[in-house]
Amino acid sequence: MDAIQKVLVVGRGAVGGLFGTLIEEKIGDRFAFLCDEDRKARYQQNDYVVNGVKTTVRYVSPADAYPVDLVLIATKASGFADAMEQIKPFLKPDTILVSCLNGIESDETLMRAFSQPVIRAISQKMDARYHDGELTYSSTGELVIGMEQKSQKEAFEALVDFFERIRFPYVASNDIVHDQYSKLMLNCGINQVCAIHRATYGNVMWDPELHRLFVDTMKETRDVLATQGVRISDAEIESWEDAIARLDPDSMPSMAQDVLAGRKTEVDLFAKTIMDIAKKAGVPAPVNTMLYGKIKEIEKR
Ligand SMILES: NC(=O)C1=CN([C@@H]2O[C@H](COP(=O)(O)OP(=O)(O)OC[C@H]3O[C@@H](n4cnc5c(N)ncnc54)[C@H](OP(=O)(O)O)[C@@H]3O)[C@@H](O)[C@H]2O)C=CC1
Ligand SMILES: CC(C)(CO)C(=O)C(=O)O
Repeated sequence: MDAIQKVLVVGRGAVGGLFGTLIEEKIGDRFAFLCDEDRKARYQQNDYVVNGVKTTVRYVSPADAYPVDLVLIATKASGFADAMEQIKPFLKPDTILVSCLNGIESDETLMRAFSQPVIRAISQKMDARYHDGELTYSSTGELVIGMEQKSQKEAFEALVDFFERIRFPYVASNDIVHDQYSKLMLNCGINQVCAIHRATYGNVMWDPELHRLFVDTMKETRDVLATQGVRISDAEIESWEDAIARLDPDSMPSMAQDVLAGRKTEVDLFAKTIMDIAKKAGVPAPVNTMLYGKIKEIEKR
């Protein structure tokens, strides 16, 4: 496998914009955001501002196809199917595919749909907000990547080599599948609680009731995941609490941003996944069920 040179990111929102512009700073025109023609025209006509600085980046659509070495998909769940179509003309047999989406489904969806190497990943610990062409963040967070099977070794090493070369904020996980479940537990807690209360990270850390609901949701999620053999420790729950306490207290998770913008949320990736696992295992999941109901109500308004 050749060293990674050409990179695409699909989705120029909070996560894609953050990771994409970090990569662009280091590799310039070998980087581009991939999007459909409508978005390309819209993005090219309007300013893109990252942390207050007007930023120029390259946009490509499927009509501009050329072979690339790495694709990061960073749309919401609702844009994922379109993103999978859009990347097809850019793929060669060893193009590495990475999903930055939350939840545990998108990597498997990619693995089923493509013969190219898929490296599991988690986007975490950032406090990015994206609205109307403007991206702000105080913490870049990191992309956690992991090798699930030995057959992924070459692709994983190529990715590590690239991230080292460009000093990208990444972490190599020893158990990426476990870590994805642990992140799912965090998202069930922080994203859903902030979404129903339109709350910031600061609100959840300082309001005892919201904080209790955040922790209770994580604990219930942990108990449901235990039925699948996933063992999440109290220390992991505490370290997620610490991670949230370190974010900008005025920022909020992606799902709360969706609620404020009147967009469909990713609740199916979070509470619905846990409710389905609980149902199959014959265990209760009242907190996730309550949160699911409230978020679906909000989506109807
Ligand atoms: N926000 C965060 O801090 C974190 C988010 N995540 C996860 O990362 C994923 C992305 O979230 P986030 O960045 O917040 O989402 P955003 O809504 O901020 O960004 C998604 C972007 O995808 C773009 N998009 C949608 N469909 C397409 C398409 N077909 N082609 C090109 N672009 C497309 C949208 O464009 P447009 O705006 O033009 O419609 C939008 O800007 C989610 O799964 C989320 O749960 C994970 C960790 C942290
Ligand atoms: C961890 C957190 C809450 C922010 O980095 C996230 O995953 C999200 O906003 O979806």
